[in-house]
Amino acid sequence: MKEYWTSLASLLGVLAFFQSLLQVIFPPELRFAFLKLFNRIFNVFSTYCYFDITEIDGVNTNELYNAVQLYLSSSASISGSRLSLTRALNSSAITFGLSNNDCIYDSFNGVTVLWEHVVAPRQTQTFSWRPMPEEKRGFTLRIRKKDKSVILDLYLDFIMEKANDIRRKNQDRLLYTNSRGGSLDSRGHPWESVPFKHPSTFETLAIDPGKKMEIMEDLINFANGQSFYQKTGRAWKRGYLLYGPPGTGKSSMIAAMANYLGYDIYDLELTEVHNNSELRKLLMKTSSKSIIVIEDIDCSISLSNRKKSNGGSGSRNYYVPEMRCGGSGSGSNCEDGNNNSITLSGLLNFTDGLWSCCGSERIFVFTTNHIKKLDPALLRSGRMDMHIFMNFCSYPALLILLRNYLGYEECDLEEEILKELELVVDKAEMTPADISEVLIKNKRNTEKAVRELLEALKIKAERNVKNGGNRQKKNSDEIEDEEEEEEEEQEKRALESPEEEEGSDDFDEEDTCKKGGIQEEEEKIK
Ligand SMILES: Nc1ncnc2c1ncn2[C@@H]1O[C@H](COP(=O)(O)OP(=O)(O)OP(=O)(O)O)[C@@H](O)[C@H]1O
Ligand SMILES: [Mg+2]
Repeated sequence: MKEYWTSLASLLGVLAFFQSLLQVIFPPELRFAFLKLFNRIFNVFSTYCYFDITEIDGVNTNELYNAVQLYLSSSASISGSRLSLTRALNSSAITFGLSNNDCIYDSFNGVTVLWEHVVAPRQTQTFSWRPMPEEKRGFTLRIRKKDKSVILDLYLDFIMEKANDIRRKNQDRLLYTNSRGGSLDSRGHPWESVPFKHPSTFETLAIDPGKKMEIMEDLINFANGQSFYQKTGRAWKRGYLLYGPPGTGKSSMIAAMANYLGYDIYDLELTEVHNNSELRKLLMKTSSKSIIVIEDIDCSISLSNRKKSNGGSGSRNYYVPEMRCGGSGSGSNCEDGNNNSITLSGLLNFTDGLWSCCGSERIFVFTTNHIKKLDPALLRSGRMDMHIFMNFCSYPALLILLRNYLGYEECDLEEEILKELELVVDKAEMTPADISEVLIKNKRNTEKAVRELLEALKIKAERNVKNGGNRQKKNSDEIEDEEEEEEEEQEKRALESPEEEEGSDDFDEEDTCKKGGIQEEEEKIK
């Protein structure tokens, strides 16, 4: 044993001697050059090449680093033995990550690569305006040299895309609002956001199943239509107009759309926007995969060439009639001449102008209780591609509400009651909101709930028959007013753009789902 220690000590002595000799022969500059040379020779003969992706790129966060971390989290969760766990802000999901200085193999298009998560303490604290993390983190990607040209670009694109998907899935969606007016937050953002938790889905939405399927298909075609939109040279966006009486589920439909596609919602409050350029800035700050909503568009802005532009329905009227330029959408090129108002042309630009394409995969949804008050230019295909009439509660919709609120399937109810409900529900012209109220009131006593609902429907139906149909108008004055307005509007439109009058969007209740040109073109192309 003693001999062993003696020989080890002499070996160490020899090593120390050679090291000091090297230091004498090679001064530090020479040593660095020698190491570089050695590295080069090693690289020439190595079959691999290495790519470093550092967390901080200069002073900015490297997006690719975050993307790789997320991407690897999907494979690490299955195969890693030591993992780090994180939960991001606004996220309800936990993501797995590679531990410090751990490696993981991944394969793409049949090529195997190695990822190493390199973490080292940061040595010299360089001057920076913002505090830097204490550790220097990065990923090193090792690829065979022969595979580099084949997969590198594709692989990195794939990682970015996959990371975006994971981020969207993990992150709770957000509901944005511009209620702060035009003021910006500390990051220069005009939108405020809260987590979006609305429980409405297409399953809970009480509308006719056929219409529901049609809308869902349209949404999915849109979300999967990137190549179609690229091929046809169209901006990847789609507009939906939801119209119908209050309480028929327009807002619930928007929430269901967002939940179905996993999109964020931007709830645009037009009364808080002061002019067209502010509107454009808001648009520029929206992200892709989002729904931009303007609720009750007829109330928040005066959008047709009506006399009452300064009239007092209680809402702000921004639109100055003399400044309107054509109703067919050519308005997008017009000057409003007034910097302190939103004009129709500003709104048309917002939905359909060049600026509307500054992001992709965006849906515009407008809601209104009075479709006839809207300018046809706003409703044309390409702006509002699909017009969805949200009607009073029909029999199939009623069955959905009974299932939602009372847990009743169709077969759970007596045939006689079903027949009575079916007979009376259309005549009653009650909204799903009204019916929900009756059901909520008695949700603990389901039989009583059905009885009371039937009673309420019968009373309403009888009243409607007596009144000759409930058109949701409160008194005859209101009806006359609206008719007058309508006539004036039509006259003006006819004078301004005679061709447009022919295809005027005068939707009645049969006009449940009007598809725009996009879908027809999609079908042709398919
Ligand atoms: N079609 C529907 N399916 C399920 N629930 C509905 C439906 N319509 C209305 N409701 C219920 O009624 C309430 C009001 O609905 P919602 O706010 O969606 O109506 P709306 O059409 O947007 O009304 P408004 O025109 O006044 O904005 C919702 O909380 C929802 O629970
Ligand atoms: Mg609403």
